[in-house]
Amino acid sequence: MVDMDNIAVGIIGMGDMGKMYARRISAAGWRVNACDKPEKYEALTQEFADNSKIHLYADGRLVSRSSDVILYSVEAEAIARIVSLYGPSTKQGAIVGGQTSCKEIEIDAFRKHLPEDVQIVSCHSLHGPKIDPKGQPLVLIRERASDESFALVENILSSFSSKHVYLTAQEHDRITADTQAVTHAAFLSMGTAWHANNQFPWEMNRYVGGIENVKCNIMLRIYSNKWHVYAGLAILNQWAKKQIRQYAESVTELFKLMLGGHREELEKRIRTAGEAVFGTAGEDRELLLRDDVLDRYSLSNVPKKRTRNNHLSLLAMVDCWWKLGIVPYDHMICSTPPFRLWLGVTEYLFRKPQLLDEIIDTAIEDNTFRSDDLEFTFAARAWSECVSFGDFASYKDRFENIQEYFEPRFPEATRLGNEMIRVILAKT
Ligand SMILES: NC(=O)C1=CN([C@@H]2O[C@H](COP(=O)(O)OP(=O)(O)OC[C@H]3O[C@@H](n4cnc5c(N)ncnc54)[C@H](OP(=O)(O)O)[C@@H]3O)[C@@H](O)[C@H]2O)C=CC1
Ligand SMILES: O=C(O)C(=O)Cc1ccc(O)cc1
Repeated sequence: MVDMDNIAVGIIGMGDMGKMYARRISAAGWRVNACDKPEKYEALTQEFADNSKIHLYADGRLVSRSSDVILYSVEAEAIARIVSLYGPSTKQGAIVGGQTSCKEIEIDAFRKHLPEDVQIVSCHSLHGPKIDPKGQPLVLIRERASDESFALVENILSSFSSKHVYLTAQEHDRITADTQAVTHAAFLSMGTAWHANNQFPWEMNRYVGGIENVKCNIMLRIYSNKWHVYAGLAILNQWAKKQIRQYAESVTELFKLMLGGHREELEKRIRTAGEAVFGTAGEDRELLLRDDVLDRYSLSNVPKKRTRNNHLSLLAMVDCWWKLGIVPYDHMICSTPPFRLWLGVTEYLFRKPQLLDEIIDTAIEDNTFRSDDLEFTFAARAWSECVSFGDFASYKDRFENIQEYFEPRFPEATRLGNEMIRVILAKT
């Protein structure tokens, strides 16, 4: 039996995720010792004044010295530097973990900077701070810990009612490259293309209908988050560059086939990719998404008459999975809401033969989306280059520039997106 009164959970980094962790863990009855940078101490003390279970400290050294289980919830890019500052002050025998999306560099930092008597159990909530964690995957990584210590961390994190998934750091990073990194690349590129063409897609007649709703809502959701969340995940994960590069190549090659009017080659490639990803694996499975669900979550006030689209972004996603040998269903236990929605719409498209025929016809015969697709292709390549160069500063500039453009629609998109995710989660 754990004596909850004598266990203190430390949280270093009181940003969006750190606050969510502090609130939920304290609500379950645990004492929380928390800090952010020293200059935020006063404001945080006021913000949490009414919560007697959350105790604010000026810095991570004080939290490390006084806590039994410590979670770093800071920018992935800065994890090594921050652990080097506070890690040596960790209480003897304590358990340390982190919340960054890139586990290999995080665990390396712990191994390098923590005293040997300190145990390591890390975690990763596979959802954003505004989502109800209940039922969402929560990855647990037992790097070095006794059974008792691991059970204590699980007990504390059970405050979220999430679904625990047990992985190594390497397995985690491999899966998140396949799922998150490449999904983000697609949505970042959509936003970049719409911005480049000076479009708010939901205001346009040609972006009406279920699949377009998902594209708009998730694109806005991603741009409403902080840039470093996506930059860290893409740039610091050893596999992500390759996956993102393949996505850009798939976009480019499919677009060239469309432009050149190479119907036979395009069709063969799309159908081969579809067979590899959805063929036997998906045949007897119920579709993740239905028309009524897709159509319900529109940001648009324009008339509901659907324009045929070749859905280059989705075709390229399936092509990319095929080229990389990824079976996306294998990653369902370790997936984020945007990934599940993205898989849902690609599946919807590939398992409706009439729709796929229409898409192939549109890709060859219809020029309506050509200029959008051109910008989308540039954007996919530019994000891939930015990630390949490991260029955090230019990632930030690109991201924040587009974020500013879409900002007015974030509250509504978050509301709709959360509702959409709730309904779809109930099915998956
Ligand atoms: N947001 C999301 O959807 C998810 C994020 N994650 C991961 O969780 C981690 C936290 O993300 P999130 O909360 O969104 O990001 P935030 O930027 O909101 O939070 C990070 C916080 O850590 C603070 N910080 C930086 N340096 C120090 C320091 N030396 N001591 C104490 N605090 C410090 C930051 O301050 P400042 O801003 O001044 O630098 C900021 O307040 C990231 O690694 C992210 O990748 C994981 C799952 C989902
Ligand atoms: O918007 C969402 O729900 C996300 O999927 C956000 C997210 C970003 C980074 C992570 O490491 C995990 C989740």
